[in-house]
Amino acid sequence: MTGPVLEVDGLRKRYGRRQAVADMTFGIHAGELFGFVGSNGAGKTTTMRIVLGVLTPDEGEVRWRGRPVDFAARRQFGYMPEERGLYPRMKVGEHLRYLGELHGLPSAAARRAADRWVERLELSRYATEEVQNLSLGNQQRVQLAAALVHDPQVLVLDEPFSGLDPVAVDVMHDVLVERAADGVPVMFSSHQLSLVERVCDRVGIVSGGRLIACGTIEELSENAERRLLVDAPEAGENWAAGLRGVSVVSREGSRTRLRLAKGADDQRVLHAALATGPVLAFVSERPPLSDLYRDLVTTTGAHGQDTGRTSDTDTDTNTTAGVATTANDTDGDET
Ligand SMILES: Nc1ncnc2c1ncn2[C@@H]1O[C@H](COP(=O)(O)OP(=O)(O)OP(=O)(O)O)[C@@H](O)[C@H]1O
Repeated sequence: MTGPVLEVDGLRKRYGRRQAVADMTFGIHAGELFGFVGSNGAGKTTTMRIVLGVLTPDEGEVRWRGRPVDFAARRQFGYMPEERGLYPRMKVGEHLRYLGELHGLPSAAARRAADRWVERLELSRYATEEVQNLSLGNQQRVQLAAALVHDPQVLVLDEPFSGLDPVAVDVMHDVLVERAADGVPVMFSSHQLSLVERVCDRVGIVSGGRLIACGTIEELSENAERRLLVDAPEAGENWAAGLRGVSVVSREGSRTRLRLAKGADDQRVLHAALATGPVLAFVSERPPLSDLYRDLVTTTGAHGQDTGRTSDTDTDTNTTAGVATTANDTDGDET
């Protein structure tokens, strides 16, 4: 693979005494879907606003195809802001045409593009409605259309999936996959980790204003605790108790899910299972992103990583600790 087309290099941004972004560095390749995840206040939105030029960094730069991003390059970017930014009283179709023209499309091309995205995002019946009369989820579809109407070369989307119904999630997913297939680098933030895991080529995990891990799910799993699924129908409740470095994650009927600490011997587990009778399955499983995330964020916190913020933000430590709590509350799927 050639190098990244969009590079975020050493960004730092401070709001007063608070270091919102502290040395943020990563790159996104052409045609790549890049998931940007992290707890509330980790620095995702601030980073994305800097990429879009809405905010100026205190240090660092953003490069597009090897050059610092300037106004002309940014006109080629598509952005879906977290706070959403539509004019509530404008009609959907008109709004999209207006945005297309604002990005430099001639009037007829803006009209064609607006019509195309209205249809593609299943908004036809709302085309002549004022934006404010649409449900929030449909306004979000319009917001995505607004990010796409000028056929951008880069897409940066702040929580595009939040609040969408399952059908709208599928539409959003398909559109992002399509754009990536056309070579567009797509970066989006989300707290829905199972979705990120399903959709993204690579994931960047942000904590305390820094990228603490970045890679494919396989790469992020490399240093994680291993998981085993063992199906041993004659094994008793405590068959795995006492195996060094092994803990039981769950047990459903004859199937036991185990977590193996680094260095734990899976062959010992197999022997222990066989000692109980037949073993119908013995499968190594990759941990879900929610577990990888929780391990990485809590480990980083446990090692006393500088959160990149100043001393008035004691609550930030709680934010990190709160990640696991929040994740547990939501089936471990959300940050
Ligand atoms: N305009 C602002 N003024 C002061 N502090 C701010 C401002 N915007 C963001 N911050 C602070 O900067 C830090 C990073 O915020 P940011 O919005 O980038 O986080 P985030 O990762 O996008 O969070 P979330 O997942 O909740 O959207 C937070 O501590 C936040 O309180």
